[in-house]
Amino acid sequence: MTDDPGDPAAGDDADASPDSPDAADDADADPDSPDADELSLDRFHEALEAEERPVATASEVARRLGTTQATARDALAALVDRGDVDRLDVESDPVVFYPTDWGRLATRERVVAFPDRREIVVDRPTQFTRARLSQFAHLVDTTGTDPGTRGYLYRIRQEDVWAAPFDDADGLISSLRSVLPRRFDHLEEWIRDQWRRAHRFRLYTHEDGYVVLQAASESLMGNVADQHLADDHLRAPISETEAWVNEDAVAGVKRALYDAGYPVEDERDLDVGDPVDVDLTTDLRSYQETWVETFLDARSGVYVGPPGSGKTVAAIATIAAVGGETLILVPSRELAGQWREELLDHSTIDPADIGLYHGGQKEIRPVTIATYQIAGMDRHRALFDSRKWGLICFDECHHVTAPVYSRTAELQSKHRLGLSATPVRETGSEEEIYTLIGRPIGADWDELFEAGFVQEPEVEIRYVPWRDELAQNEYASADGRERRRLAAENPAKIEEIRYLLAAHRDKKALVFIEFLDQGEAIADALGVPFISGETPHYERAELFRRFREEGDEPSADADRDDVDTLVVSRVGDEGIDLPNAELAIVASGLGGSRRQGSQRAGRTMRPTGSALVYVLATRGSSEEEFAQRQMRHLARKGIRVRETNVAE
Ligand SMILES: Nc1ncnc2c1ncn2[C@@H]1O[C@H](COP(=O)(O)OP(=O)(O)OP(=O)(O)O)[C@@H](O)[C@H]1O
Repeated sequence: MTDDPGDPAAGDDADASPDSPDAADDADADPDSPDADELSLDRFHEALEAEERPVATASEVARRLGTTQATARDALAALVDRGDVDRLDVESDPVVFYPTDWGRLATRERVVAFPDRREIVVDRPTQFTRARLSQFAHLVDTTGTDPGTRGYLYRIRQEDVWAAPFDDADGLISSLRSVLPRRFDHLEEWIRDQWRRAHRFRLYTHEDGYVVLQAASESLMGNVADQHLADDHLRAPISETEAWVNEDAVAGVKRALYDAGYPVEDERDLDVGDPVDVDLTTDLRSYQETWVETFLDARSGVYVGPPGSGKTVAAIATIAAVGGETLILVPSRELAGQWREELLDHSTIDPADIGLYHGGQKEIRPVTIATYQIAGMDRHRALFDSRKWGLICFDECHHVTAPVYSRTAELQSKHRLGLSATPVRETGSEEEIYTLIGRPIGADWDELFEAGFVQEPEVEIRYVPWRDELAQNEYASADGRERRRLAAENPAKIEEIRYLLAAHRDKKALVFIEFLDQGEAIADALGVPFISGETPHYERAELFRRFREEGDEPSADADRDDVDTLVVSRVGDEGIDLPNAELAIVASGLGGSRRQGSQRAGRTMRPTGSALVYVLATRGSSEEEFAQRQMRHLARKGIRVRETNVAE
């Protein structure tokens, strides 16, 4: 539809319609329908769908049903009475309503589509639905912690369609229809349009050896390519739809057309260099096999999986399968050494075939492991030019820096593989990764945790009630910073900390607080040291030393001077290195940034030991929301978050 090359921004327009008013078109709300007194649950669902929100106010429902607000309110009240709908009073906002069974434990899957936003919300999705959705949409968020009741929010972006693993748009559309409750014509049209865009340009190798850019039509070549490519990208036209690409401009061409909304299919013939004889000696897990197969089909891609999920082993399998010369790029010299060990552990590679290329050692071998730093330097250009790489592997690929990007982008390599533990879309360099390496290939993180392939760090939010009405009233009548302080210092938290420490008697624990008074109160109540900005440096260092000291039973021996629990204020928060902390209790500080939230949690989540993080949030205060937001962020990183209500 918007294939019109005269309007290269057409795709962007299509993309810029999240708030378009035609949302109402998707509502089947019929203004001539009987009274809204008879509002059925189904009609309420339709109103929600039309609103594109999971909850709605009475006036929104009224608008959708074409009645007055009072009538809608009464009708909603009737649904509430029947138990079909729940209401939620949000402080200072109008009351919102949502279907009761959304909050209830049930086994039924429910898929709700918000076509204009191109979002799909699925409650309790089946594995089938999740597998289907992951082909053409990406997971934005999950709510709840129990996989059986969890809600999933998916969004379909341009690049999801561009990278969807189907032979044609029909395949993609039929997969979409298999999960959605009904057809959405607009959405399907948009998907078809995106699909077409991704199949308009291709690069191939001419029989005389040079690279050709081919457009699907003369006008595409004339308008899109001419407008978006730089003068030095193309050498000469070959025909109305084809042009000879400058040898060192291939990456530039791909990038420019991607930016213009026309990703290029790369069908060049590329060499794999000399054969490398490597066999894998470890049996792959089935998800690793899928990764490798998917990669080999596409010849490019990024394995995305949580730390320890076996990306390196899958990469070694890929090296063996490609069987050509391989360049592995890593962020540090230590990692280069580790890679060498892993190659030797998991394959039959001859140690003489592995070369390390970094500040200390400069060997180029059939399998060469180099640091990104060296790879970005001009004077090491020989590293790249001396071989015909069959495979380039970018470990921790979100570390790829601009100079490396431009250097390696020019490199001819038949296969490009990235490895990342950070979902690619969170790296901020998604486009680079996509154009330089390829699309994400990943397993369902939940499944990896559930199957026990990956050790699961645990974060638990504990909602702590107010100790009494007095405290609660004080909070209600305060405002601003004072309010936040009262929620932070909720005295009931002290008992909760005492309980948690007792429950994990044998663990080294850190308690993080934001306000000094609270730190002192907790330290006093528990009889443990408190480290704040006022603690002299030597004293601080000494306490940290004693905390690091290990004993088999830390609290059993009164003669030893090791410390098992420390209360730490924000100063102690960044840059302290206490690798033996096994338990972290975040007692306050929830107003902080998202970064801080992950840092606190991250501190105890070392590869060794199973650290637990508890976040205490005062129930019914703004801490509740903060905790949820921060934890959602962690959850998206594959960290399992649990929520518990502390009994009053
Ligand atoms: N198929 C397999 N069979 C047995 N062990 C495996 C397999 N795959 C991976 N492992 C083991 O699991 C551990 C983690 O694997 P690997 O180093 O490949 O993970 P990773 O995802 O690269 O981790 P990180 O992100 O921390 O680098 C290693 O000890 C590895 O030997």
